[in-house]
Amino acid sequence: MIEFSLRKQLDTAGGRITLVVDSHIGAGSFTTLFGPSGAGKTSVLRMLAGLMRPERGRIVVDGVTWFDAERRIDLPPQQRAIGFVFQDYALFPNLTVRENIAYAVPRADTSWVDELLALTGLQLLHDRLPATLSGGQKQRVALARAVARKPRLLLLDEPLSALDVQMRTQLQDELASLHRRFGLTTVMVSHDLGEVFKLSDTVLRLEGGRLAASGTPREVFLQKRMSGRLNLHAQVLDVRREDVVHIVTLLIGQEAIDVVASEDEVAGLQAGDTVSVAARAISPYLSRT
Ligand SMILES: Nc1ncnc2c1ncn2[C@@H]1O[C@H](COP(=O)(O)OP(=O)(O)OP(=O)(O)O)[C@@H](O)[C@H]1O
Repeated sequence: MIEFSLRKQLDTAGGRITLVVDSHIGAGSFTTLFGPSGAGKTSVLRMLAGLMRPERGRIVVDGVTWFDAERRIDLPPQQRAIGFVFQDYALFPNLTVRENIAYAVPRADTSWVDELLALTGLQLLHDRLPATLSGGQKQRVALARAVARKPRLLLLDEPLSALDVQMRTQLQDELASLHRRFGLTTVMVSHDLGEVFKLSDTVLRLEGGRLAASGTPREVFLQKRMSGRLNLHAQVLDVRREDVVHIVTLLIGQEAIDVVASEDEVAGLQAGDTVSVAARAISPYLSRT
């Protein structure tokens, strides 16, 4: 369990704001920080990592205080048992794939490096330099390096946003499986609602440095009723069967809604498809675009 209370003045394009975020993250959970640009998502991640100092507040991880402004406790990043993956990979350019990963492994444990190479599908690339890798391969190296010390907290700052859709989908699956396999507690910044629904069990939605909402993706993003401002086009986030009906979760603008759909409407429909939505008097129906 990670409990944190963070206060920090941020200088934004629109003036100075105070970031005020109090929350907790369950051990083993996959939490996404979501919100508009400048909301303070990266700042929260950096404060958890010890790369940015809050003016006031506390961070307590499994009963160990990482930061406490009043008691003047501020563990440096290397004592916080974190793995951090950035959008731009941040690999050592002059080290091979194996050396980049081994750098993070205590006492040059070769068999553990081999296992990490295997887990991330990098065995055949082990002696390559980062400059010769694709974006997805580089990010796999960064992920392997970040989990090498079995961190208490894996922090991911938009790790997949530079990748194309196919590579992104593949790495989302690999990320989910690493998270489960190592029982990690993961906090990720993402702008991609499809990714949020796919990966996270908890969302912290930030706006202007404040926690605007928190809960499961459904609790945070689903509307309780149909909006009167429906866009015509929607992205399918999820298709599932509940009892005798099909439920399709749709992203419309910045809001997600559940609609009941017929067998014909969902035939072949999958996450990532786009559909058009029309509202009848009471029940909505879907058609492909
Ligand atoms: N050390 C700092 N001191 C004061 N203000 C800062 C500091 N670092 C960042 N900021 C400002 O805080 C605001 C929030 O930045 P942050 O990177 O946390 O936002 P974000 O929600 O991650 O945005 P984005 O989605 O664009 O990455 C920005 O306006 C930024 O300029």
